[in-house]
Amino acid sequence: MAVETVRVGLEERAYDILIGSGVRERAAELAYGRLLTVTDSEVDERYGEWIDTVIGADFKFIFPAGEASKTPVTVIDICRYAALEKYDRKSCFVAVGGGVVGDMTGFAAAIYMRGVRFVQIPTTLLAMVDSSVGGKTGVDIPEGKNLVGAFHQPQLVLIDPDFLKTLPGREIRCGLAEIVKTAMILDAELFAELERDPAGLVDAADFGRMARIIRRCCELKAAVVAEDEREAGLRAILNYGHTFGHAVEMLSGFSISHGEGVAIGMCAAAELAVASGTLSRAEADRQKALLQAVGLPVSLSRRFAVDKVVDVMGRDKKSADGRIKVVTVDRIGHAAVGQPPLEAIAAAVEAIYA
Ligand SMILES: NC(=O)c1ccc[n+]([C@@H]2O[C@H](COP(=O)([O-])OP(=O)(O)OC[C@H]3O[C@@H](n4cnc5c(N)ncnc54)[C@H](O)[C@@H]3O)[C@@H](O)[C@H]2O)c1
Ligand SMILES: O=C(O)C(=O)C[C@@H](O)[C@H](O)[C@H](O)COP(=O)(O)O
Ligand SMILES: [Zn+2]
Repeated sequence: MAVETVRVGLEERAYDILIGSGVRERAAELAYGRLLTVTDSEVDERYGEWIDTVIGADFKFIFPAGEASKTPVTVIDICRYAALEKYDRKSCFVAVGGGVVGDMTGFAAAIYMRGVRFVQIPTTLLAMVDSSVGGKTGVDIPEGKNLVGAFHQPQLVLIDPDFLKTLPGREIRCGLAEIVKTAMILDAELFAELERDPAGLVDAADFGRMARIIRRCCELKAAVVAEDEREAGLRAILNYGHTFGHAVEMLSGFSISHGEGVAIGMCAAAELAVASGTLSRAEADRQKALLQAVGLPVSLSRRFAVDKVVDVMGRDKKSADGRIKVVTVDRIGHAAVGQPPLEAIAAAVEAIYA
């Protein structure tokens, strides 16, 4: 498979996303000073030998896999490890893993010695289509998801779809949630392509198709980030499904994963838009059918009380002047951002109870 390049056009912070089978081997050529690899326990179990031989960093920091590790303590531990091993300002951190590894490595790189370089080598579908691109880095705190973090762009992103061969089905589905999100907000054609054979996406057996979808998602996200790097306006659309989703993810104690929370959140956002008359029921149903076809959740258990969900949503980073901002879609491929009344938000949660 040929290597494709998507450029994230951010002037002095511009960088390339290289996509292709075998592209991970380019990690042997990284010329950004001394390298510190960061990964999680599960990725290390499968790819530790490859990391050691190909990237050949002086040291490797490994933390226990899972969202529960995405804390300020882990990030400080990465920084302490780097300090102990005398990494200097010219060093570079290399994230090998999913979104949890990428978000924390990027944040550690943003704050270690007030900023060092980092490279993203995503190994989950979600990280390939979304989290490795755009420079949002950070950690969770008990009060909410990603509430502590920084914008810090990588030097390079190496996306090798071969990593997907070992990715469990549940994680493929989580990546598909962000892909459906991207299609819903930006690309009706991509949405229709996903609808053509949703089950085939979960198998991820058609590597050519998956690589094209990954590339398209990266192109779409890169364009949004290039226009609005720090979420002053447009970039908020990438948060479709997230205001509801992050709340549900947190309240579940992360038994609902990020991708699953986003799927549930997109269903709530669609109900909100239908109720306010901006989205047709037919298009909301198409979204729901696609999510169901790839095996993602589309409803919420009643154990998540509506007032709790709305309360946690109030700590979302998009909130302003005490009002919650919600991203909706008014037709497939076109997003809008609004500040609906609390009653409408609560009604949208009620509407997706199982
Ligand atoms: N920064 C952003 O723009 C952005 C965008 C989307 C999501 N995120 C964040 O990303 C996180 C979710 O990322 P995720 O879904 O990748 O989760 P994750 O990083 O926890 O990875 C999921 C699981 O897959 C395992 N894994 C990774 N690669 C594997 C492989 N190739 N084979 C087998 N197992 C593998 C991991 O060890 C982990 O257990 C959330 O914290 C979310 O907030 C950030
Ligand atoms: O890159 C962005 O911008 C996104 O919003 C992408 C989201 O998929 C991602 O989950 C992001 O981390 C959420 O951002 P947050 O600002 O709500 O924490
Ligand atoms: Zn997300």
